[in-house]
Amino acid sequence: MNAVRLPTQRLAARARRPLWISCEGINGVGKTTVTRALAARIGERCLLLDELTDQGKETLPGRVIAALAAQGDVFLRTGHPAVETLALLALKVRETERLAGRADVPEVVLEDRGLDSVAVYQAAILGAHQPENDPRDVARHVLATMTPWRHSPDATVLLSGDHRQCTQRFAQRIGRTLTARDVQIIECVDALYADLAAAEPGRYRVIDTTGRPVEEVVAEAALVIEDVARQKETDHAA
Ligand SMILES: Nc1ncnc2c1ncn2[C@@H]1O[C@H](COP(=O)(O)OP(=O)(O)OP(=O)(O)O)[C@@H](O)[C@H]1O
Ligand SMILES: Cc1cn([C@H]2C[C@H](O)[C@@H](COP(=O)(O)O)O2)c(=O)[nH]c1=O
Repeated sequence: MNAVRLPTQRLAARARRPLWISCEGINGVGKTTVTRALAARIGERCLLLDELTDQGKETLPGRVIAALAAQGDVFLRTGHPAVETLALLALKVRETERLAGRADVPEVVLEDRGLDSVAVYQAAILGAHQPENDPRDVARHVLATMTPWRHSPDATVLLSGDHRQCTQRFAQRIGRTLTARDVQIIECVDALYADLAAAEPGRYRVIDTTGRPVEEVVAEAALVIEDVARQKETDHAA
């Protein structure tokens, strides 16, 4: 396993906040697999933030997610999308507040699904309730609303892939058949990610996973992190 080569000086000490990399993409594209492999490569300098849906049932996020998933929908939907969006955003703010309160600030934070996930999924879900609003505007609005509360990540690794294959893997993992409407949401999410990535090419790094083994995807993502870390050092020195 190749280590990720980061500058030798503590990144967090110099910048006062960790190098923050979020990993995004549609269901089943490989985010969890890739972020876990990257965290293992970076080692103890890295804190891996599990996605909200992977947090312990006894935690506050776990309890909120359980409530939002209680109706058995594959998405976090109970019929009140605006409230659900605000609840999910509040959990993401809580995550950063808790991190800021830690004595041992990590050098690198690797986030499996960040704010962009909330923006695109909730925009797609809200779109079904409010056809008069363009989901692209809603996604941008959600992100803009969060500006006073949370920094943008230093980089967002967007894993793209064949959505049929990803959806199949997702359906297999959860042991369910997705409805045509579920698939429509995933397609909408895919397009919304592409739209955000095009609007912010400096932050988004798109990695196409189609037909590529996990190791190759991880190696490319590791290069992105090295590049962003170097860039941060250069900016800091300037
Ligand atoms: N590049 C790849 N090629 C083949 N299979 C892959 C690849 N990446 C991940 N997988 C497999 O696809 C499945 C889904 O991967 P993973 O859980 O990492 O995706 P995810 O994006 O985190 O999904 P979700 O959004 O549902 O949490 C896993 O079984 C994983 O082993
Ligand atoms: C952030 C967020 C997520 N969702 C959906 C997207 C997925 O279907 C699940 C997350 O689980 P997975 O393990 O990543 O597949 O929740 C949502 O509906 N709304 C959101 O804001």
